[in-house]
Amino acid sequence: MRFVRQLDQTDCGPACLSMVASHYKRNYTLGFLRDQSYITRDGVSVSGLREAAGKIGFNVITCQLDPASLKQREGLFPCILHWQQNHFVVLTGIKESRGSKKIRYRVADPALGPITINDEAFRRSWLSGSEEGIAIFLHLQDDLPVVKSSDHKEITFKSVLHYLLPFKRQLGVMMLMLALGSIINFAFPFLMQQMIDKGVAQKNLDLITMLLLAQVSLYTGSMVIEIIRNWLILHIGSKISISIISNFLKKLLQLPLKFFDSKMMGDFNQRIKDNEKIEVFLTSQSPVIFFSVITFSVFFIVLWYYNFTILSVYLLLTVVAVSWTMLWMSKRKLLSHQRFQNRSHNQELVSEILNGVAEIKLNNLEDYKRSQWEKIQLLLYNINKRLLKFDQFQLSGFEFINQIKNILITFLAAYYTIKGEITLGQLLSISYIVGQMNSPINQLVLFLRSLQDARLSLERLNEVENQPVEPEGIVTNLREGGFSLNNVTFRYGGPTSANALKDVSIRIPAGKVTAIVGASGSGKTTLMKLLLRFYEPTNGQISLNNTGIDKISQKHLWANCGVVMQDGMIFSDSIERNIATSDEDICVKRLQQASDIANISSYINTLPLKYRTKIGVAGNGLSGGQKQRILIARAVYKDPDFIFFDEATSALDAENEKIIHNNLQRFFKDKTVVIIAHRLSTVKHADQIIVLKHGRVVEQGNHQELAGMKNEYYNLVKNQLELGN
Ligand SMILES: Nc1ncnc2c1ncn2[C@@H]1O[C@H](COP(=O)(O)OP(=O)(O)OP(=O)(O)O)[C@@H](O)[C@H]1O
Repeated sequence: MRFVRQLDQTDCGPACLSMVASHYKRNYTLGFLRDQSYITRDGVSVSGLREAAGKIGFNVITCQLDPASLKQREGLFPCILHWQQNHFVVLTGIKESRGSKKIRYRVADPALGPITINDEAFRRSWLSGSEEGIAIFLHLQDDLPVVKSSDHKEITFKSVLHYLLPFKRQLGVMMLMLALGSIINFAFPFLMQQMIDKGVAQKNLDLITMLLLAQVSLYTGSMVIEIIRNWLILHIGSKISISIISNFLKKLLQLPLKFFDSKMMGDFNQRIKDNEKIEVFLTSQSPVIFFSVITFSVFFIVLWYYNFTILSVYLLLTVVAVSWTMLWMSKRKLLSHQRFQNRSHNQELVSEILNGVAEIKLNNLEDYKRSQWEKIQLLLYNINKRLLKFDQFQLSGFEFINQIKNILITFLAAYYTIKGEITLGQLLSISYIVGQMNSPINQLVLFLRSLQDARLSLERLNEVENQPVEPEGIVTNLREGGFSLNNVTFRYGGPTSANALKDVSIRIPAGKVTAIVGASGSGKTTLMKLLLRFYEPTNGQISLNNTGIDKISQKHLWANCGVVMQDGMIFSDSIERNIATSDEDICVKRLQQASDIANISSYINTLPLKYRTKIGVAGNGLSGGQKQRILIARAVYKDPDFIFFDEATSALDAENEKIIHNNLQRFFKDKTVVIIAHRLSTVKHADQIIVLKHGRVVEQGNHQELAGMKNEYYNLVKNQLELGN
């Protein structure tokens, strides 16, 4: 079975499935399995995992078992276990020692790696306090055709190397600097040998002075080279880092909104930070290793020329030292991965605490949230401790072997000098050469570590890079025709999850106002999001002006829509920039008109900087109603063909609402408008009202017709829409 690491906090289910599939010689990418298992921000549910496994050809049996019964089913391993009630792992085997009868479980934890744990730890995690735990057994159905994993393009280092292309000139200079540095290095041993053998032996003080002066100028030269090189690294590194992150953000913003439903923001933040490792690898480690190899090879030949035995001892011990370092690489990899996961979790929690300060204080959650944060810090501390331990073992062991090597070589060189096989000058140059040859080996170890870090970062980047972007779609006339929905059903999760909308067949006429009403959770927002192409319907079709909405360019559609969502976002920018988001050059007349319609201009004019006033992230410094009015002004400024308002005036007082409502009536003329509202005043004048109940359309008509029916709408109006008596 191939071990598959989870890339994000929510990935454990698909990673387990991928591991079990690999046991049956079927390879599926995490991304593919993620799509099949209806992942959400909470990860994958047991039923989502079952569905995904079923789709790729496995018979799935989910059981609740006690540890003894689990052991009896050993023939069906590897199986997936529900772990600590919020995670999945793969159980690959159970071992019972003959003497002590102690049981040990072999578990592949996608977050930690393959581990072996004792009975107590296993029960604690699997049973989580109850008698039985959940186990998912998978059995491959031979007769089913192999389901192909979708195309998965690997980002290789080659494809990342193109980031270096724009810096050809600077890189050339850097290489030249490194080459000069290497040449200077080669000169030292020969200078030293000449100084001892010719200068000291022949008591030639002039020669010694000359050689030492030559050394001083060479040292100065190498110092200058180092300074220039560091500046170049900083320059190229920062530019590359900007391009990598900018490309990452560009790709991220092209992805469908659905992708973000299953992602934690911390994972993205951490990815952006992680990009640094690729930059370090490209700018610092790669060019250096290139010259290290050259330096090493040249000194290798020189040492061979001096003494072959010394070279052989040197090589043997170097191989031992490098092998020692490699031994720790895989352990380091797992820990770096765990650190990534915990750091993203940490980021997520910190931003939750900072964004939800008021809510946390009001609900006395301070201690709970702080202790949650402390727990993550403890985990991070433990991981860092283990990483440091491994690093110390890795590097100290390497250093130790190196020192032994130096001592042994000094001894051998002294021995050959005493025997008269080499001169004193040669002895000194050999010591110098060995010292110099250590540096490329150190560079190699650093290079390998940097390569490993960069590889992990690439793997995570690759995950985003491999996501299919929204297809281009066609650009067509959207104004006429209106929307028509044909038997539309929609579920947020897999087939076993509840329908948010069921068999909805309606028309939303162009140039008219359609209001959607219904109790909370009846599917109003979902319906609006489907019209806006946030999601694809699970079944049925939605068309706009007789063209399937999935064929229309999303960019084109959104450019024609003015949308105010319940959780509309105010950016940390000036008021004018928050209203005129769609224009680079703001049209002052339209800005004022939009603010007038949204009845916010008088407030803006009381501010010292008026439209230039800066407002905080999420609209700090504005009241709920003011935020809503700015959002309305934003939609109006855009002057689109389609308007979608989801509770756009819910935070406004009756008077303000009335004014805005009247202003909007003129603005709505000839536009296709969809409004979700709980207030009768907003809904009453709509050309068409659609009543939703449990995701189904139960009534449809205008206010008079529906009120006259004295059914759902009537009751809703009486109880919810403030009709009163
Ligand atoms: N992102 C989501 N993932 C899973 N389920 C969701 C998601 N968003 C909404 N739902 C579910 O879909 C159903 C319909 O939700 P929707 O937000 O459309 O209701 P609504 O009528 O707009 O409610 P409200 O008036 O309270 O805003 C609800 O049962 C809700 O729990």
